[in-house]
Amino acid sequence: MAAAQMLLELRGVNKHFHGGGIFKQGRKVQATRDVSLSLAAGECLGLVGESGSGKSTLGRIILGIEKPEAGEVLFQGVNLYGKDKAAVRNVRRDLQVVFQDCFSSVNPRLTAGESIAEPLKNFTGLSYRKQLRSVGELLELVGLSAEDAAKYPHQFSGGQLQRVCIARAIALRPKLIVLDEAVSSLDVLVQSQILALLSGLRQELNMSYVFISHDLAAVAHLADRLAVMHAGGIVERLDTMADIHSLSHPVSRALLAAVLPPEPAGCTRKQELAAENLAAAAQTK
Ligand SMILES: Nc1ncnc2c1ncn2[C@@H]1O[C@H](COP(=O)(O)OP(=O)(O)OP(=O)(O)O)[C@@H](O)[C@H]1O
Repeated sequence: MAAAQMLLELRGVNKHFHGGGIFKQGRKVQATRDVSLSLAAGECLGLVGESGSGKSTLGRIILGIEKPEAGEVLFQGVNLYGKDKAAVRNVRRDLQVVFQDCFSSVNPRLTAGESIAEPLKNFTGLSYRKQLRSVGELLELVGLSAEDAAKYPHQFSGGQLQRVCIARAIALRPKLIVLDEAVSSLDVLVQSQILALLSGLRQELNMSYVFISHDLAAVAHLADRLAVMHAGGIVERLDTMADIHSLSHPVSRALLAAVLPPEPAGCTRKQELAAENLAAAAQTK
């Protein structure tokens, strides 16, 4: 039987940068190294790794905004860096992003409503009236109220503004959202609220996520599968987050250790509890 078409497929993706330096010769940095991965419709792939391992570069490559030197990126079967520009334009609206820093990803001079309406204006033929109604519905979908449309970014808390950014990202009902450290700058309580929101929206709107994070605990809440990056390459994969404690690569172990609190000698119960919580998070999505 032929394999079903994946929503996203990366084959042998390579990207390097020149590090700069005073003589402009700079060291070559291999930001992604022969990366291949795939994602089915409705799935969430967690992409973890230490700082500088290439996660955000890979995220930009997936979004079609950072051309790799080698390899292919197929989204809904369309090569995002291929020659068929019309086909690329057609699928681009199904690909959205939410970044870590919500304050710098919105225009401070636009109201929340105007920001959320931008993709509707650019990609749909909706009348102004219908755009307004759609903005109100989107705000309610992310747990804000339609009246919040009139507020400016500085009038929201970080968590509320991240909800606005999520509303903008889902405005066109995309098939895939790249969440690049989307909860990292929020405090723990707000983080778990936004993770719950993302989890609910994913089911309601049947979306897929690539969830980029250095925080394995946050990833365990949302992801179905895991890829661990190191020095531009994928060094370990999990097909189910229930196996999170079987991670064995030193980088994976370090990321796992980072979410377990340090223990005084001879006392392991707190660590056991943290491990149980992590496993529970991976199972109760
Ligand atoms: N535009 C660029 N020019 C030069 N080097 C770059 C550029 N973008 C990324 N790099 C380098 O590529 C490597 C991977 O960076 P990337 O931002 O993808 O890592 P990351 O895993 O997302 O890190 P972080 O978690 O700190 O954001 C790093 O060494 C980085 O310095």
